[in-house]
Amino acid sequence: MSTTTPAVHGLRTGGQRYKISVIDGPNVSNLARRNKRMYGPHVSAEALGRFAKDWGDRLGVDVERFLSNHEGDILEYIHESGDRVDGYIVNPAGLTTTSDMVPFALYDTGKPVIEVHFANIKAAASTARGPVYGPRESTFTPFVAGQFMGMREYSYAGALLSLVLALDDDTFLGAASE
Ligand SMILES: O=C1C[C@@](O)(C(=O)O)C[C@@H](O)[C@@H]1O
Repeated sequence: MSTTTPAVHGLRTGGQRYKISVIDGPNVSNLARRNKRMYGPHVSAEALGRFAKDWGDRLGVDVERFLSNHEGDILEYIHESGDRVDGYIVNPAGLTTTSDMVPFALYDTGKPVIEVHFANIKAAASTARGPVYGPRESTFTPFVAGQFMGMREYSYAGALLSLVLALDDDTFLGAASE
């Protein structure tokens, strides 16, 4: 996974150093041993965390990464961080189809949330970026501002860029309450 660091903050319309939380759910800790087609040949949980932080640096924001295999710990983290982070990027991973409490907790923070997946979770198993076990229905999607999927680790880079541009745009969050 490449971590070259030319700055990309020249793309932004603002200069605030936001705090962005990146949450990785169950089984992301085991990334290095998972399916290479879905997750890529060179990825590990640690490298993924570095990749997200590096993109944060390049965008001029702080990335706080929270990785856990336990739904309750993820819930506690969201409750604890809601007032001090500006937005969330979440890969629900093993909680994608089962969690009720985590999407609600994220929604209740009132902060923008982007859902990410390495695979395109809506695509057939026979397709290049579809999950090897077939399409999945996420319980998170109805609660989030947007979604990046199918782009392997680049889903995280796309989500970070998009979230930071949206935070710089003062019409973005207000648009929901019209
Ligand atoms: O653990 C994961 C990883 C995943 O969220 C992804 O990033 O592609 C897709 C989920 O269906 C799966 O359970």
